[in-house]
Amino acid sequence: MPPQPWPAPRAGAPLRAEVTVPGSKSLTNRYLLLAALAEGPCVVINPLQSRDSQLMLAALQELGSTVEHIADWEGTGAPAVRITPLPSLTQSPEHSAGQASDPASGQDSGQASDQASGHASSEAASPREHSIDCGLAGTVMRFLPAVAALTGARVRFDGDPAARVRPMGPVLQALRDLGVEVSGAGTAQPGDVDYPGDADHLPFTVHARTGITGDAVTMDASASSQFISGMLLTAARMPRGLTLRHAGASVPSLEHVEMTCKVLAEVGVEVSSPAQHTWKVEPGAIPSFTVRVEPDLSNAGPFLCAAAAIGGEVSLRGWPKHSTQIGRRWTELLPAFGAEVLEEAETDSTVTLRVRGGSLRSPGTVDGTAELTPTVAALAALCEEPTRFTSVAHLRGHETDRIAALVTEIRRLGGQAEETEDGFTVLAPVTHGGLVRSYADHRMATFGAVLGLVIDSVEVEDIACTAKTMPDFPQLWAGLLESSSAAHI
Ligand SMILES: O=C(O)C1=C[C@@H](OP(=O)(O)O)[C@@H](O)[C@H](O)C1
Ligand SMILES: C=C(OP(=O)(O)O)C(=O)O
Repeated sequence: MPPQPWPAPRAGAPLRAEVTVPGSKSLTNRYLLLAALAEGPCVVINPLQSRDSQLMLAALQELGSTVEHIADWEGTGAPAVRITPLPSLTQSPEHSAGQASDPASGQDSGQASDQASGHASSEAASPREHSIDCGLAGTVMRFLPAVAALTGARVRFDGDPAARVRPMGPVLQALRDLGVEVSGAGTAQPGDVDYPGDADHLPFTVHARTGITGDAVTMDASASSQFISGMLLTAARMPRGLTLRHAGASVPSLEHVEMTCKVLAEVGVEVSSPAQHTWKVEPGAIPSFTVRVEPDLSNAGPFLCAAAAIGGEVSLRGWPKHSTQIGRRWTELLPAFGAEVLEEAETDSTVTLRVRGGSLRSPGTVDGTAELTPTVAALAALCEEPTRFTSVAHLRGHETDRIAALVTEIRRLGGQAEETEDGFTVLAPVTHGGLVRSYADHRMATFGAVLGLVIDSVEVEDIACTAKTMPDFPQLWAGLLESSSAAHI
């Protein structure tokens, strides 16, 4: 029996709460991946602990990294994770020729050693085989194929049914262009539900029999910025580095590519952008590093929007003064919807962000809101005036087709909305409660939670899907309301 829908709590009065959100998904999964490519063990402090980061850790372990969870990093109270690099990349060819061990089976294999120099030996008698579950995580399915290619092993990727329709083609073609064998289909049958039946979606198998032989690729990343990030993150460990050029319509969510470049530079990788839409990563070792993950500013969104939607004040400590996260845009988006945003000095690098609800109003148009869109759409669906969402066509390839999902769910609750060429328009606000469907999409579930603060009797299907990036969402949301009611006593 499917679990009961989650009754979204209705706020009876203006909010007054201080919230803390877990670490950033995008930063956590970048640091975890880079730790596996580094010269020695690395420590990631305050990592996100959610389905997407667990899938990343499990995949790196499958490829041979070890992972140690630390409950309290050096008495700071912060959790951390220590990762050892992939053995197939750290063994020197001289040392390990013919004796590299298979991390999965404990069997010997001669392949990994040669791969350290980017040239795998010809196929060993029994090539190592690995299997990676991507779940529904874009950062796993788009970032790890290039890592898999570095190991020289045969690595099969698959994921949730909804993951099998997410675009993958440009990453797989880029790997093919660099000399890597990529085969599609795996064990899925054309008759399977959601099986697209080609070699450009999950499931697929990556096998770099002769290593990565190229050093330049051109790809169309208009369907996802993750295609670019996925190649750049691994590029320093490719034999000659990588020059990557985007050719096509605009790159969505360029902020995430900036984040990739900033993170690479932070851990000592030489990365530049010699021309517009071109990035160059120099080959080289990645020194061991210790980093701290910022709070997830996208996941802060529903909590901050709660104040804008119902009134009162929600504050969030530890807001980074400078961040590459797209969620930094809340400081402009929330005032555009009528809320007041105040920054209070905290430390050299952080402020306390206070959001005070004013009178909710639409800015008319919001552009390129990328992964923030479902949360912004909840505010838009509570405004009397229409809101146009532009430059978000690529949301059709997110956890679900978010354009179709948002339009459908807004209409289901009595609002008016329509799809447009590059996004959608919310024409009239929701008028009544009902069941909000999640489509296995964490941000559709939190979209329903924001609406439920204001509208009676909203229920959210499959609230558990918020575990993708925020396993404690229901508790954190309840805490938002409990501390607010305590403040009113
Ligand atoms: O690199 C990343 O960490 C992400 C990039 C973006 O992907 P798209 O460019 O596909 O939107 C974003 O939506 C996703 O949530 C995370
Ligand atoms: C698009 C998202 O996720 P993913 O990393 O799976 O692409 C998201 O979190 O909104």
